[in-house]
Amino acid sequence: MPEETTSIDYVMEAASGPHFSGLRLDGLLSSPPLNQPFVIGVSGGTASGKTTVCDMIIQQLHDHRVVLVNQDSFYRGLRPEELERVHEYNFDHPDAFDTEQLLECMRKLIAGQSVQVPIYDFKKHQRCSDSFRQVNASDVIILEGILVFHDQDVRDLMNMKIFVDTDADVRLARRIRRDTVERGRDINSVLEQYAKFVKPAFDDFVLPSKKYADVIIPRGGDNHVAIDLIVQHIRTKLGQHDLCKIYPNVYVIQSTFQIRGMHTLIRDKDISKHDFVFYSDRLIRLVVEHGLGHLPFTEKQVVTPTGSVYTGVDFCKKLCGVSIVRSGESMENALRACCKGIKIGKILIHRDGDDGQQVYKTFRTEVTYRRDLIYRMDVVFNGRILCFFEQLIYEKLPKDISERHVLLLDPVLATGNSANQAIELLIQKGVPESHIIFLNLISAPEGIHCVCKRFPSLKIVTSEIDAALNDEFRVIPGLGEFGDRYFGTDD
Ligand SMILES: Nc1nc2c(ncn2[C@@H]2O[C@H](COP(=O)(O)OP(=O)(O)OP(=O)(O)O)[C@@H](O)[C@H]2O)c(=O)[nH]1
Ligand SMILES: O=P(O)(O)OC[C@H]1O[C@H](OP(=O)(O)OP(=O)(O)O)[C@H](O)[C@@H]1O
Ligand SMILES: O=c1cc[nH]c(=O)[nH]1
Repeated sequence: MPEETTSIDYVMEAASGPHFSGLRLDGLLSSPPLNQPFVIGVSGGTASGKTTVCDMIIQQLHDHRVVLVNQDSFYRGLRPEELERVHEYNFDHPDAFDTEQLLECMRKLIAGQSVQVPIYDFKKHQRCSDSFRQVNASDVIILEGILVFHDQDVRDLMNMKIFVDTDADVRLARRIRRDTVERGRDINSVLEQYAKFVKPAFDDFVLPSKKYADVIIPRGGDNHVAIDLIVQHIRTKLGQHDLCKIYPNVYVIQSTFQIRGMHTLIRDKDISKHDFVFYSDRLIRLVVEHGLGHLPFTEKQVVTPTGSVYTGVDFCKKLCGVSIVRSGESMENALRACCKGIKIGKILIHRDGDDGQQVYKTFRTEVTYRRDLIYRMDVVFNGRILCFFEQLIYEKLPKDISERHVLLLDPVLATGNSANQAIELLIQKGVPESHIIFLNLISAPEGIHCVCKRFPSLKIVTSEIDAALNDEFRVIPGLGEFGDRYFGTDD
């Protein structure tokens, strides 16, 4: 990782952090606990464009409540003796800030309380003693400043850390212009302060804190692509957050830029079939592993080669997979790779325009089915879609399924109709609702509402929740027809 970023070609770069092994590309962007705001830290050298980056994020997140807290507001006012020798005061040292007060304000905001943030006067080097800025509780809190990554307690409050990385010459030029025009300084004092304090403190404190960043943005506010990606990521997090608040049994696997990168690939309409399958398989494996983590475990002790006892857990034995044919079959290999010898049943759902009667047939042979058996019939009433008629036409399930925990497999949850049909059948077969874990790659909010309302104790594990369904019941932004792309039956 270069200390100073000079490449103008790349958009975002993952940083390596000491608290994570390996590259931070795989590192976590933590989600806030339920009911807590999403906290973003924005750091970078003086005049790097932090304010512009924050303004752009706020502007693009216009439909969410976002507040900005500036570390500058927490500058300690100078004492009279310090004011007399202001040219010797180091405003770029961590001690120049009242970090305790900053922490207190941030903790209150995170807890949903309003706070009074001090107002700092850069010309007088003092706080305005009688006025404060009221900051209200919000969905997103952005904390911005040159040293917001310096203190570990402050860092620990953040769900996402962004470092704005701008060329040092560009920053100095901006700083000269800003301090002479806006902050009433003359050019000599600006250059003197820069050489004596600003640059050394950048090297000693700001640059070393870059390693804590999850995202590094070269060129600051000019980098629209990076800001768009960040905003999209925050939006996804906030959207998921709301649904997860409503339905506590919905689990979205922890998002990382690695996972987002794989999603970007499989959603790209121009990706090759081979790559679509490759990256879908990788994501499916992650969802399957996450889903398995929701199964019950029993305590188990083993003796290690050192003769010591290791107290661990034993996997749940009574489980099986059930795939919703055909797309769900794409998830079977991942499940088999994780659970050796697992039984996997199949359910085929036929969407039909007849009277909606459910017809169950035994699924005896090796599955042979015709793609054209599966089609949708939208029932339109007064211009509104009422429902689909769907038929379950095949099922082949383990005989003792009622004694097993079931991992239901289908990569796309759109309207939720297929899932509901399949779950209904499992329940009829005696599987307790709470023993079903539905695994999928992408879910539409409509599908989540539809399934969770009807089956509140079932668990859903997904890797991303998308924005919505379109008029044709396709997930948006989605990935098109998963089955066709995975099995190569599209055009
Ligand atoms: N001379 C002087 N400098 C100060 C004072 N208070 C803060 N500074 C300087 O203000 C800088 C912090 O603000 P910046 O990060 O440059 O401001 P910003 O507007 O957030 O920057 P960008 O948005 O990234 O352009 C530090 O480098 C300090 O040297 C002060 O009272 N006197
Ligand atoms: O939530 P829903 O609105 O029911 O939609 C989701 C279903 O749609 C897809 O299958 P599709 O009908 O495209 O068949 P395929 O698996 O054979 O491709 C997907 O695999 C789900 O089974
Ligand atoms: O968008 C959608 C909806 C249902 N099934 C898919 O494969 N994609």
